Amino acid sequence: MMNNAIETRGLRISRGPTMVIDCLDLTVPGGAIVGLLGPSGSGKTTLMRAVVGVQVLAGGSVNVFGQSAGSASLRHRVGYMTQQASIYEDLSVRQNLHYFARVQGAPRSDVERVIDRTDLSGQADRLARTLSGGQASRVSLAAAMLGSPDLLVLDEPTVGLDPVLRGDLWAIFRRLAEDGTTLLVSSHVMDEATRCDRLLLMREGDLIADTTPEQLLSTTGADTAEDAFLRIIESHDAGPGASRSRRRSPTHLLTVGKSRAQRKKGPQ
Ligand SMILES: Nc1ncnc2c1ncn2[C@@H]1O[C@H](COP(=O)(O)OP(=O)(O)OP(=O)(O)O)[C@@H](O)[C@H]1O
Repeated sequence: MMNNAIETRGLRISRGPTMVIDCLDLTVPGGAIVGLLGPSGSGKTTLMRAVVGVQVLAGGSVNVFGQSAGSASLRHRVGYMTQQASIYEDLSVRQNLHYFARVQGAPRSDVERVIDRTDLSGQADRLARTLSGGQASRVSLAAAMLGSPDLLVLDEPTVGLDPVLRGDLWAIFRRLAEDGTTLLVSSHVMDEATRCDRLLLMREGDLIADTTPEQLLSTTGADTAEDAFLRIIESHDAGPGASRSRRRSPTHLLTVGKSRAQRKKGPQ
C-alpha cells in the first residue's frame, strides 16, 4: 500500500501563549509539487516545522510516509530548507556541501550531483559570502537535496528573488518532482500557485482550500490566483453567521476546511 507523503490528524500547535494551529486534518499524496500558500503569520512555517519533526505538538499527529514525523527512520527521507539561508559564509559552496553531507551521512559523491542539479558548478569554489541572494538560496536547496530525500520541505525558497531567479528555482523544483520527489513549498506570492500541482491555502492556522491551480481559477471565476484567493478568503471569512450556500460559494468544488469558529460549533 502507498503511504501518503504527509498526513496530519487533529493537529494542534501552540507557539508562546497562542494556539497557532487548532485541529488541522491534512492529506498530501506523494510525487507532486504542493504549494502551501497563505498570508504572513498564517502558520505555514509552523506546519512545516511539524512535518520535519522539530515542532512540539499540543495534540494530534503528523505522519510522513506512514511514520511519525521526526522519527529516526525518516532522517534520510526528508530534506528541509529553512527561510534563512543556513550556510557558512567563510566556506566555499563545495566546502559547505561537503560539511552538510558529512553531518547528514550522505555519500560524498552526492556533493557534485547536487551542485550540478542546482546549476552551481560555476560558483562551487566561491566563498558563500560572495554569493548573490539567488545563488545562496540554491546552496541551501542543494544542502536539502543531499541524500536524495523523498520529501523536500522548502520554506519560502523564492522570497526576495527577482522573477527570473524565481523561474530558475521553480524549474529545478519541477525536475525534482519529475524524478519522483514530493515537494512542499511555501510562499505568500500567490502567482506562484500556478506552478504547483496541488495547492493548500492556509489562513490563521486553518486549511481553507485544498485544490489545484486549474480548479482554483475555474471554481472562483477569477483571472488570477491572487484574486481567486481573495475570493476564497472573503467567502471563508463570511463565517458561521453566513448561510451555508454563501459560505461554500464560489469555492464549492474545492475542499474547503471549516473555520475554527465553525469547528467549535461542532458538526453541521
Ligand atoms: N517563536 C514563536 N513564538 C511565539 N509565536 C510565534 C513564534 N513563531 C511564530 N509565532 C506565531 O505563530 C503564528 C504563525 O507563524 P508562522 O511563522 O508559522 O507563519 P507563516 O505563515 O510561516 O508566516 P510568514 O509567511 O511570515 O513566514 C504567527 O502568529 C506568529 O506570530
